[in-house]
Amino acid sequence: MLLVVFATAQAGGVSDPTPSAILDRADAVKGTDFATFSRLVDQMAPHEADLAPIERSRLHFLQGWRATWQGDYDAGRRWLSDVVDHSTGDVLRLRAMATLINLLGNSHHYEEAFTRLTQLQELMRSVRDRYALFAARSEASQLLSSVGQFEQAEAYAKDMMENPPAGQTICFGAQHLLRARREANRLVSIDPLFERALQVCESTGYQVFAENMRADIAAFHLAQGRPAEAVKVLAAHRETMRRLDYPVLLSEFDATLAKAYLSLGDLANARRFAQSAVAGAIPNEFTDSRRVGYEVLYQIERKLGNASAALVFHEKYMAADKAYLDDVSARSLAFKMVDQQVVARKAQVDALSRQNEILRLTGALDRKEVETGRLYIVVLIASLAAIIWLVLRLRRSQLRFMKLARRDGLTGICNREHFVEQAERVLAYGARSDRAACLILFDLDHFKNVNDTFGHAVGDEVLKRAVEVSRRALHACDVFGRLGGEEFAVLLPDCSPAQARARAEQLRLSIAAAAGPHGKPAPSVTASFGVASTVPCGFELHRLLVVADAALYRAKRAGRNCVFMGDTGDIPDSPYLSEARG
Ligand SMILES: Nc1nc2c(ncn2[C@@H]2O[C@H](COP(=O)(O)OP(=O)(O)OP(=O)(O)O)[C@@H](O)[C@H]2O)c(=O)[nH]1
Repeated sequence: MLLVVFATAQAGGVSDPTPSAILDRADAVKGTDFATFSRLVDQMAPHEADLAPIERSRLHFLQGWRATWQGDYDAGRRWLSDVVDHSTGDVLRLRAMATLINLLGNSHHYEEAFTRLTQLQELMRSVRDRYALFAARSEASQLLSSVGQFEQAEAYAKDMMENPPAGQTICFGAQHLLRARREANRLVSIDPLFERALQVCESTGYQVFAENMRADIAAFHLAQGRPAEAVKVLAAHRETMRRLDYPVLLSEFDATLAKAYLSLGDLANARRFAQSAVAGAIPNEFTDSRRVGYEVLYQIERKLGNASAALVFHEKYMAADKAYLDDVSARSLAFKMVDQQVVARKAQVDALSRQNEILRLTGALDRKEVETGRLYIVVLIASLAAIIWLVLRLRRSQLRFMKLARRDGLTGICNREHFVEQAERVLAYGARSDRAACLILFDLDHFKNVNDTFGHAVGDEVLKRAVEVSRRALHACDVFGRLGGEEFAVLLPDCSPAQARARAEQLRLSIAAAAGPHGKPAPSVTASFGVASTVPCGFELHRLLVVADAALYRAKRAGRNCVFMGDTGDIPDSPYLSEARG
């Protein structure tokens, strides 16, 4: 997330040495002149004890802002939480909350980030300061976008564009709007609005934001099957981006460039940018750029037939992918958890007010001395029922969101992360009991044409239908998952290679013969299949995936709509391979 950097217009004069004027000045220059800002904060810090409470809070906010900017998250969190929890000024609290949310998101403290977001949204209702609201909307939009709450994220971005404070433009809001739309798959074309926002960002000196928008525009072209366009957007600005010294964004640029060059068949450039994306990703943090970088490096080695190097990169890709997905699901789990806590708190308040009402009635009846004993029983039963109802409701929603975190949102089958978990469990059992298992990978053919010809919504229906017919052809013990896009995997326990081939054929025929829902006409689609067996490959999932993927690649090259078995040549450390290479 980019920390929102913007300066207030109402800067104080340097000639006025009052603490309030120094704080004003520090606040005004913090986004444009970090050295002066830092010096002013250091100048004020020794006098903290002499400051009025509100000025002390302002100093803490600026110290927290500085620590956040410098990546000192522990210190930043302390300063900012102090302002949020103890300051008496609502505008300052809102600004501190916005910065704190940014820090919590960056440092992966997602549950606290969403708890603070709930507070922020509440406080936004009573604050009128446009500058503080602008910062709050910016953070809310980014955080909500990161957990797929795109409608709310868009609404905040639009508010930013419509109500910028003095000195601000559509630049920031447009940037958030673009990202939310792209990630929600709701971008149809690059609206002239975004082109205009790009120019505004550049002409007002916010180059980083302009480049951030370019990263999204390029990713959009790539997703739409226009890799050359993606290269055109990024290559011309890569040098500017490098000079801006913003490694996270540079790594994002490089990951997209690597993917685009791979699609264009330019393996040398694909490798160069993939290596740069991996090198530029934040150390010890699993970002999307690292994941994409390793995936591209793996694809390159696979295309070149370097099985051992492909295996090395595949392992790294799998580790980066898992860690990335862990982070994504930690984020959405935290969101759902906080959401659930809000619902639970509301339910508790409801239950309490119901109990109060009962007690009030009880009191009234007591005074009238009417059948008090019987009423007490009713009161007790009602309270108990309310509590049981509350517990059941919480339990049900807890189970529901745990299930949701494991399912693919579109098709309802295992998502990639859950598939890997389940498949590894089944393979471990197979290894212990010495029972062969097989992995089928399949990928819909020319699926991009379906999207391009009939639209994304029909594409989604086709995906759902393919899953539905495949499901009917599977056994209860098979593990079925969507690995991403239009690629699926099935792990067949207790299954020989010949049986797996027959099962893959059966899946192929079912998909090719599938009609639309209730027999409605729908675009016909086929799929290509790659099969790997534990008999030659062993029971490690990533090795089975590499072998099945190589077979699937051959199936695509052989004209699609067919099944290929992984052979010994696909096994990275197979003796056959070294013999074949000679
Ligand atoms: N409708 C829809 N499309 C998706 C989804 N996920 C990925 N896609 C699209 O799937 C397409 C995959 O295209 P390619 O990777 O070029 O593959 P292809 O067109 O199937 O071609 P081959 O695999 O070579 O046969 C892209 O256009 C993606 O935008 C999704 O959830 N829904």
